[in-house]
Amino acid sequence: MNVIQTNNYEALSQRVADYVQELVGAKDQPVLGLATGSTPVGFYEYIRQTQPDWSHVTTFNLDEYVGISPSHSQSYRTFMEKNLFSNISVMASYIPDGQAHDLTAECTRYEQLIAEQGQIDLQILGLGHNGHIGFNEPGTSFQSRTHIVDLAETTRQANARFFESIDDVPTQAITMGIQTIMEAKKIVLMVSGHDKQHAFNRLMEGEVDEQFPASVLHHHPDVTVFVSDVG
Ligand SMILES: O=P(O)(O)OC[C@H]1O[C@](O)(CO)[C@@H](O)[C@@H]1O
Repeated sequence: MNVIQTNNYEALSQRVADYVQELVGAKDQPVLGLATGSTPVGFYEYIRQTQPDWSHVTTFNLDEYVGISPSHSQSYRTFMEKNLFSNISVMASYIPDGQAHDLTAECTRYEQLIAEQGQIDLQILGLGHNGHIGFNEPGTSFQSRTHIVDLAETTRQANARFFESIDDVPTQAITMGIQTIMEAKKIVLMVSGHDKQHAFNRLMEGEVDEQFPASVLHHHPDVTVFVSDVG
């Protein structure tokens, strides 16, 4: 696990954008795994500003809420449109369908879509306060593939700031599984802010435990952690 400390959030966002762009520029048909949440917002902003050619890029998002429409203001489809796709054209972008009639079939379909691409070249992750990656909450099997999750109450509270009230925060999501994430060739984990200090320190302790999902990354051969402002 390679850890890169940066001076501030802006520097972190630029470093990640440069890292991603280097890979995108070097491959014929790169496949990126993308994340939502507040941490990657600056990275997307930097990509929008620099306007790289991503017309050969295929993207897969980690997760989507269950039960809200793609056009809902807080859906992850809306997040991605606002932060990236409205300004940057990609070859194809995939996000789980949280309104699918058969959610289990949707999870299978999403895994098949990824498999058809061969492999995700680079997966971007944020870090939840409880160590979640994607929406894989503590206790999720390291063997898990794309699945439906009941969101932890703490996660719903953390995300309530984006909704009118906590009651509006969905209780479930579809997320890539931990095994799905671990099959990416490269992984970038972005960690920023004092509120992530505890989670970051726990990750750095190095103990691998299903009760702290991000710890599985110690078993991946190519992880870069970009960090700012956790001290
Ligand atoms: O970047 P944030 O907003 O701190 O969120 C961290 C993680 O939590 C989630 O937003 C889910 O709650 C993930 O999508 C993200 O990676």
